[in-house]
Amino acid sequence: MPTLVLIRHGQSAWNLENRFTGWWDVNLTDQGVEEAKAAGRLLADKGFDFDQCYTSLQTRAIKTLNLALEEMGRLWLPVEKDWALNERHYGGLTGLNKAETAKIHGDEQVQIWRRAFDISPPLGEADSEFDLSKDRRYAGIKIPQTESLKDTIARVQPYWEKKIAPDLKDGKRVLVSAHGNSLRALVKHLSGIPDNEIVSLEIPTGQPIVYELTDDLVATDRYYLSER
Ligand SMILES: O=C(O)[C@@H](CO)OP(=O)(O)O
Repeated sequence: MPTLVLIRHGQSAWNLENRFTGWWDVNLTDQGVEEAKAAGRLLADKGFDFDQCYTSLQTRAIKTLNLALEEMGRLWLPVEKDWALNERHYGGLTGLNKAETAKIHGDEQVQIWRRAFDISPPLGEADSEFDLSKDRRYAGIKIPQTESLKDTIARVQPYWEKKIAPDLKDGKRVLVSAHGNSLRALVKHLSGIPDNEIVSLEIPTGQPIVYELTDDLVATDRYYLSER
């Protein structure tokens, strides 16, 4: 049976400050570091092991992966980093406080921006302090200006088909460390969650999610490792 585990990064500085983060690169908090280490210990205690890891180009997911792997004695495992697993881009909301934004635009509008399937957040200003066009890690990549979950799926799913699914079919055990919305995109695809139901799916930080898959990668179960 193929082994696939997904983990959202541990608590980040902007999770703590309640700010829209998206592609902005923020670090883990002390709590986030502990969450990542605990995830690694839980995986090891439950007998999980991996052959290939995937993560985004963002520090919070990379560090979560490394901390978990260190706890497992598996820092040497191969890791592929790709922007396709980055958080969804929050456009002009990047950096804003979520509660303050709700005071201005209303809770309903903020919830639409955060969770609607195909509505993108507003575009940012051209001279925004959160512009990433000069960030070397994205050289040669057409950086999105804003992304809905649908847009995020449009980059996560091809990456799944091209990279992760073939590894699983080859018998490799795979660990993916990514973000709330890039993982919502993957879970939507793997679990066949309809557009109107994905709105209510939340993924907590630092909690390994185990997928049970048939050899054809059809999901038969999905659960939080801490609950079994
Ligand atoms: O700010 C973000 O990038 C994400 C994840 O922290 O937030 P949200 O839960 O609003 O999608």
